[in-house]
Amino acid sequence: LVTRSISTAKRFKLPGPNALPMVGNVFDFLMSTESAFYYLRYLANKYKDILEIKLGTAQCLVITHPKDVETVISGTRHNEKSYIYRFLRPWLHDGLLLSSGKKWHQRRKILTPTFHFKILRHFNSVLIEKSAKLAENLQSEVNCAKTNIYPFISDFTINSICETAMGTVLDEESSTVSKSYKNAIHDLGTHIFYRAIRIWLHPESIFNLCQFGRTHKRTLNFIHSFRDRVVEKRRQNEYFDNLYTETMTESDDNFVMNDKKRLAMLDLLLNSEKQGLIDSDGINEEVDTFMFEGHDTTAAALQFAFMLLANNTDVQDNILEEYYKIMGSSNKRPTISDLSEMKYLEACIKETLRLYPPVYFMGRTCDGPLTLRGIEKLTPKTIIIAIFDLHRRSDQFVEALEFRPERFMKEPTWHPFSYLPFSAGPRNCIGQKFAMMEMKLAITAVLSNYRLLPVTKPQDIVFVTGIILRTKDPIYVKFEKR
Ligand code: HEM
Repeated sequence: LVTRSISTAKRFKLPGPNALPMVGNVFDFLMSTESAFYYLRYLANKYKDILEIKLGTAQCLVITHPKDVETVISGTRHNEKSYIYRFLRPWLHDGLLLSSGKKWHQRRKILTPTFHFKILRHFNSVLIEKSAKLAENLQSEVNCAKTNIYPFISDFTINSICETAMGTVLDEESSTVSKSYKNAIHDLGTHIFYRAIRIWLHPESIFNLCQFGRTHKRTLNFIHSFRDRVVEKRRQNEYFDNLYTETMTESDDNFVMNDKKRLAMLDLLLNSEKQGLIDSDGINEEVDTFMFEGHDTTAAALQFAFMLLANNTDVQDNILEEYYKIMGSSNKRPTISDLSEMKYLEACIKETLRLYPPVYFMGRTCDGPLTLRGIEKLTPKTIIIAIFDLHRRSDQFVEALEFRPERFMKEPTWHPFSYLPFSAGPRNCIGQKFAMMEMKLAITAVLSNYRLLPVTKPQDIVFVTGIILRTKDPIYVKFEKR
């Protein structure tokens, strides 16, 4: 496979399931979201490294070899998101996740300062309060036989993104609506997958007419109205006072923060609107993008982290030992530099993201001939990077299916592109430092108050297909007061 050239022979077919004329493999995926998840895993395991699927007549390559992944994502050539993402478009429009070319570049430049470490320092104090609230809310669960942790965690992550990036505190009413918002995002993921595998639902005109399309529209309207509420609240807050206007890049160390100045990402966008760099539709699409990316991914990661910790009580002890060594026994609030010293905790989070990557696949458009490990002149329409399978490769990770945080305490023994929870290259996750900080604070706040005991075990988990890694049943943990 490695040395073959497609150019010389149409006779050479890439590995993959047999496809029917015109419809390709779409009927193979007409199954429950649960079966579809495992069918794709079965294919990735059977064909290894690279496999071809036909969605209608469009060729789609699924890749899991780190060298191929590096070829696709490390440069700017395949920066454009794939066809599959178009079903996210009515929701996220041309926000940072979906945009491309000049527009993406300009937006990334506007938004990068939001995650400058000096602003993260300010976000840190908001996140400490939110983590303390998470621990307080779990008080009611002590000694219950089992607790579905997701509602607690997603409340925490949604309030965190609203109060940091959006600079908006959810009032009681908004807070109730935010619960429906989280469910609506869940539903959207299911709708999008349902539509993606039914090619006859791809044209807008047909989709909008069917019952399913109408439900989808109502869900979208609801999500957008919640977004409007968040933006409006910030607009009313006289955002134009005390805005910081300095130009700042990720590497700019001379930036001096004045506490009175506004720090939220939404303020940056509203200020850019005044300068004519973005309009209100542009603001809306970025707020939708960050509200989704900024809460759902981290909530998924934290729920898997708590499940793994509950099943590994010795790891909880190690995390706390490290925590008290750094923090002492006083009630001092962890600073960013305290958090960055928590290497063992970081290793636990990294290992959680390896086994359970919330963004478990990515898609790119291929707009020209592509060469993958010696296979030349490939011209797929879409390339899918199967992060879930990449992270579980036994030739990259020793005891790949086991939870072994210690592997991240040593120099990596794996190829740099076999571990990509936040992607890599120019389109990597803009919020990764924020997410890491948020997860560290949430885990230490919960563990210093409670011992987590196992209810759901890793082997009980059944995944379903969605845009974020999801489980069929809730994940349960038992809480005991420390
Ligand atoms: C554990 C948590 C998170 C994980 C695992 C994660 C993972 C990822 C991945 C894999 C991508 C690349 C997606 C692709 O190319 O299709 C991405 C992009 C992105 N993420 Fe995250 N993310 C997390 C948290 C966050 C947070 C907290 C924010 C915002 C505060 C955020 C905002 C974004 C945005 C805006 C993009 C698009 C970047 C671009 O294309 O320039 N993410 N994330």
